[in-house]
Amino acid sequence: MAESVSVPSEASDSRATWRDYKELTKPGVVALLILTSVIGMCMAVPGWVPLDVLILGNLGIALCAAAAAAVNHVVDQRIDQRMARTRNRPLAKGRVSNQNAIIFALALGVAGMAILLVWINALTAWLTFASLVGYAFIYTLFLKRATPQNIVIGGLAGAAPPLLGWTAVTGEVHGHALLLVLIIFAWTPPHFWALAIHRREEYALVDIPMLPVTHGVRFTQLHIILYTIIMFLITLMPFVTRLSSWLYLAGAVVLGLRFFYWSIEIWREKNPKAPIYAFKYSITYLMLLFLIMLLDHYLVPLPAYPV
Ligand code: HEM
Ligand SMILES: CC(C)=CCC/C(C)=C/CC/C(C)=C/COP(=O)(O)OP(=O)(O)O
Repeated sequence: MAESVSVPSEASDSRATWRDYKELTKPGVVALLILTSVIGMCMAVPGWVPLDVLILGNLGIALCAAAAAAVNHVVDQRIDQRMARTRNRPLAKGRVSNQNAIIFALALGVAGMAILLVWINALTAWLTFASLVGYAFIYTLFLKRATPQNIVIGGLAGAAPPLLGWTAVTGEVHGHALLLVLIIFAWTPPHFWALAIHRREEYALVDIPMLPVTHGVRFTQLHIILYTIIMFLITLMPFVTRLSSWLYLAGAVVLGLRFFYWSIEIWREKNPKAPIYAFKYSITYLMLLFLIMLLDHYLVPLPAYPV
């Protein structure tokens, strides 16, 4: 049976610190999201990104992503209370009240949207809004509780930032921007399912239908391998479509093979820590993949078309 934790419904914020509000924004996740939107901006143009778009665009996207994360804390507080990984969160522990968390999320969201609408462009603002709604409401409120495909579909919101960065600079959706989205979209299942295997008992306890709970660990391990292969192939596409050059290709292959190694390690079940190591590697992987893409963009000329 789940251990019951009593949380004051009208908790006061007297014990809340700025760290609690920072935690509501999921700063680690937002930092990586913003790295991908910054790089999305850089990839959209041959030279430097105008400084105002770089700063205001990313600020607007970051504020909206942080707002979505804060809503996720409000919606999930009951399940967060019962999982060891999340039980010390500010709302789960009652350090921040519902009302203050909602006001905080609204303030972040309105500020983010205003910045994007006033200083960037309407396309970027509404695509960012769709991502906010996609994560905070469609994923958190509905998909997460409804289907083991929750994170595959919900992953689209988290995959959007390179497109948001791209449209912030150009005002247009481009196939290359969608390719960057596709990379993160394919990366999300192995990223999360590795952690879900590690934490499967907790998800089972709170009745959240994550894949290892509904279909078992073996099935999830297999799907991690399959998605890693799909992801690997998609990461070759920037080279094939002449968005990136050989430096990116070399990086994508080396980093991707390492990801594949970890997915096989999870499958082999020889190392009980393989799922959590793979989860940690997934974060390093995405960061390095995008950084190498950036380096390649500015340092290496594209090869001439073969004749
Ligand atoms: C539906 C999609 C996603 C799901 C379900 C998911 C799930 C998670 C979970 C549960 C954690 C917390 C691990 C812990 O507490 O130890 C986490 C951490 C993390 N995720 Fe994801 N994630 C998703 C998408 C993304 C995306 C799109 C990014 C960035 C591009 C991302 C970047 C990160 C980072 C950087 C961390 C570590 C945060 C930290 O330690 O502060 N995730 N993810
Ligand atoms: C505007 C914009 C770009 C929005 C992006 C949305 C965003 C912050 C996506 C992050 C995805 C994420 C951390 C999912 C985990 O949620 P979870 O509830 O499964 O994990 P938890 O149990 O750790 O809360």
